[in-house]
Amino acid sequence: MTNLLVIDDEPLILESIEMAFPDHEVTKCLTAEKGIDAFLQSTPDVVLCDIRLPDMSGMETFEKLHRIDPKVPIILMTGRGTAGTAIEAMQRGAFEYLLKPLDPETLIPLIEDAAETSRMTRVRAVVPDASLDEVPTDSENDLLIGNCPAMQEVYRSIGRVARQNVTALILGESGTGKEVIARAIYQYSERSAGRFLAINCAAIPENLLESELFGHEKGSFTGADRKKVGKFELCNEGTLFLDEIGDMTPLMQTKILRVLQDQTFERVGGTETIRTNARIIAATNRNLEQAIEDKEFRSDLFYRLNVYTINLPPLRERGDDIALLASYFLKRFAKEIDKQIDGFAAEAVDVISGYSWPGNVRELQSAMKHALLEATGPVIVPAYLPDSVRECGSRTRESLDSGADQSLPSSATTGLDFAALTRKRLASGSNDIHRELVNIAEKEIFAEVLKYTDGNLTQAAKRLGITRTTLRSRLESLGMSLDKSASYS
Ligand SMILES: Nc1ncnc2c1ncn2[C@@H]1O[C@H](COP(=O)(O)OP(=O)(O)OP(=O)(O)O)[C@@H](O)[C@H]1O
Repeated sequence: MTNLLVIDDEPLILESIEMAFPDHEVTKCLTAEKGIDAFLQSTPDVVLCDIRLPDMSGMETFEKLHRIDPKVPIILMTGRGTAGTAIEAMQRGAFEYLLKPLDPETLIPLIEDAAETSRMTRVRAVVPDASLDEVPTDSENDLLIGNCPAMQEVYRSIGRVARQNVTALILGESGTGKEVIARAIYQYSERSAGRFLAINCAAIPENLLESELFGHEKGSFTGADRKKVGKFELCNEGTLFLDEIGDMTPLMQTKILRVLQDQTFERVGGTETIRTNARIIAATNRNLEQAIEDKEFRSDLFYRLNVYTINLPPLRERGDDIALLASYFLKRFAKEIDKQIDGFAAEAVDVISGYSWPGNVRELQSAMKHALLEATGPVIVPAYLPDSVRECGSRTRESLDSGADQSLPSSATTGLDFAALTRKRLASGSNDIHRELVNIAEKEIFAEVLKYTDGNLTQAAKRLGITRTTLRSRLESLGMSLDKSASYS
């Protein structure tokens, strides 16, 4: 649950913000002094602070709070007359400013974004300590689990790249842990006390992405009713995580290339050249070399990004780590909901190890949550696992046991003959078989789930065990309709 600290001398504003966030814990303070006390007593995830307070100026309050813990995002609320002060506060580390009267359509996504930034900055991504026999189920941090050679190489890479001030590129399928690795690089770096901001380049339309990254001047386009400071400017001396970089439009690719080449840019509609030395960590699940061949990604940008690359293996290639991760998540979630669980039956371990985990670690996490909620006894048996895992996992296991060479589920489970499709693509000379076939499978999965949820993306994302943002961006890149009325049959 997000802890929100709101400081404003108008009781009505405090009440209305509390009402807008029924799922958050909201601490309301009428003065700066009370707000600072509350902040010291229990660090909130996000602060919303009025710029005019009776006992202290908003700027002074902001600076005091920022000095206590610079990692807590602080959003300033201001009238038009004091917007200049709020912009100055942003340049000194405030997260954003909002013009009063507050509009819930702006306020709610902004608080969600700030809470997510707060989590990414403050929850530590910890590389495992090889000397420990038992993995601690430490819920304060995100421990990186896995001992397979490819993951050991990932840990070595984090160690090598974190302290060098270079661009890092993280490659891996969806759900393999790219974001958590980006956080580890930041947290083990010399910039760890500074800012870490993230942006999903696939989830935002081009013009919005441009002003999110570079900022804009007031009046530079319809709707630009105030000046905006972009993430490159805010992240000067900090770290900027550009997620899904492979899905950026050609214009954005050109703009990012320029920042990487000479660390300068202009705000949208502005003439002033701004310098930034933000460290870039980029990630994508696309095959960038193929995208270059298809003329969808600039090769010069790829070479700039590819200074230090970390390849995250898909979960199905991590051998015993699958069972290790399953056991870790099971223990961790059982502790969170206070449920007594002893572990897995041997048959369940077989099913888990035999499944291909197309959604990778994220899918495994949600399967373990599912199993835990279904469990009526202390041992996890196959019946508690999600149907998709149980059916595909046990078939693959059976065929492996019978000696058949089968790393993908067969047509019996998917309705498509992937073996035949693979042979066809091999014969055609394709060098992008993995992406082509995964796309086919994904299309079928999404179509089925969306049919089931009547086109509702939020419910579909929930059932798929992925975020709504990821689902939207995957549907877009697969050319599938986002229209609720579309027929998925
Ligand atoms: N090795 C690991 N050990 C423990 N948890 C992990 C590991 N890798 C990933 N996770 C967890 O799995 C979930 C998905 O990881 P993450 O969001 O980093 O994936 P991603 O590759 O960025 O996904 P996407 O491409 O969809 O954005 C997160 O909750 C993350 O903490």
